[in-house]
Amino acid sequence: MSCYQRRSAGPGPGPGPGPGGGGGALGLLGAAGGGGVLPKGPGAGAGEAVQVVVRCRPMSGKEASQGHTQIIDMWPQRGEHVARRAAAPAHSIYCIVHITNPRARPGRGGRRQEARMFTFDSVYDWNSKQDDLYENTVRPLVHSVLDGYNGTIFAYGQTGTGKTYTMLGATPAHGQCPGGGRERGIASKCFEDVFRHIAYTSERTCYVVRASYLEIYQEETRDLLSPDLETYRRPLTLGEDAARGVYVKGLRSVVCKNIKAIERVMRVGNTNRATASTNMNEHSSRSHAIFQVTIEMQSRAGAGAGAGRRVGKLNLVDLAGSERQCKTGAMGERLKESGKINLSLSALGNVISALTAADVGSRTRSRAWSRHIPYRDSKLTQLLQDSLGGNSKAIMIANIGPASYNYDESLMTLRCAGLGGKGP
Ligand SMILES: Nc1ncnc2c1ncn2[C@@H]1O[C@H](COP(=O)(O)OP(=O)(O)OP(=O)(O)O)[C@@H](O)[C@H]1O
Repeated sequence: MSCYQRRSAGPGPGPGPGPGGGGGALGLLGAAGGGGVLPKGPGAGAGEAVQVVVRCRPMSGKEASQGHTQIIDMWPQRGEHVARRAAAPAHSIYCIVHITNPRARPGRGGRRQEARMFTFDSVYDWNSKQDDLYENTVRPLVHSVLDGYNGTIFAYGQTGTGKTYTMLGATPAHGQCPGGGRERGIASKCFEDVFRHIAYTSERTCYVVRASYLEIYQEETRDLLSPDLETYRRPLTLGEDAARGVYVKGLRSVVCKNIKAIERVMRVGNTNRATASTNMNEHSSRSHAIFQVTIEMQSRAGAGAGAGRRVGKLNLVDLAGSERQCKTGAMGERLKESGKINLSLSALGNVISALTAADVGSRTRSRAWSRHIPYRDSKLTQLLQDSLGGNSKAIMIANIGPASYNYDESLMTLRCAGLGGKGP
């Protein structure tokens, strides 16, 4: 598996956001400057701890009928684009996303302004299946959790781009659990992998799997497994101790013995999840939802001696929509809500950028790079502190839509997630 590395490929320019660049809500490009990698994760190749992949959903029937054009092109096979054009060695080239500005006019800025190219380790186009994403990108992270490390999968992007679809599957309406069938989301596939592994290895190892489901809404933490609305409305506070690190006081945790049990927990949480409508999507999610799976493993051989105990944690994070406030028509309470969403998304971006810079510094042995990681700037980053950096691994799935009316948001998502460059 390859790593989060910002580098130019083929016809693109060198590092930097390029014309009109600059980070959006996540701002992954912002603080760190040129190319870099995050700390090495378990079982990973050199320099990989946060891997950023892009997924573009298909054009919807409504978008097509309204006459919106497709502005995204993708080359999911490494090097395909450049190899076709310049006979470059395919292995040296990263996957490419190409976005065309529907407002560009010939003569104003010329062809170079019309299209921009971004490079990533993996990209998944509208034909991609959940299985492709799971097998090629997610599975190694789940296996590192089963080795006792922490792993986090983020679904990021504008509302309506497929974050919930990617996480939960083809039944994205909130309150529904990932069902069976081929288009189950990656959450369900993770659970399946975990319990399959447990079944294969339970002769040698004892396991306890616990699940919690929490939501961060306007910087307040709520338990999505609360028994009633009143309890759910009561925000929970964060605590910190040496044994647990940062934790949510009073958060429910359910022991799950099989895949049905863990999916039931997710279903309960989904029905409780706060949703609010915006002008862009009736079921717009305005909160960050974190499904936490903690796996305690104890080797049967070492049980008496207290040896051979490991704990791995998997966080599945469905981030709130990253859209611009003016387009959603946010006013009043909704505007305040959007401000807090942007705050936590930019805090997440700053943490990732700082980790990137710190890692670059440690590789170059420059003392100036031993820097502060701003985990405490938001509840989201505080809570995920033990799963970002160090030996942990993370995957950021940046979701975009293909239609012309979403150009600004898609461009922002791509800029936040990778290296911007001019079109060839
Ligand atoms: N890869 C895909 N293939 C087919 N349909 C998709 C895909 N991704 C998303 N969709 C469809 O696009 C629509 C929007 O997806 P979804 O609800 O997952 O967006 P979202 O980003 O989670 O939005 P919100 O932030 O409002 O929750 C849904 O109808 C979903 O079924």
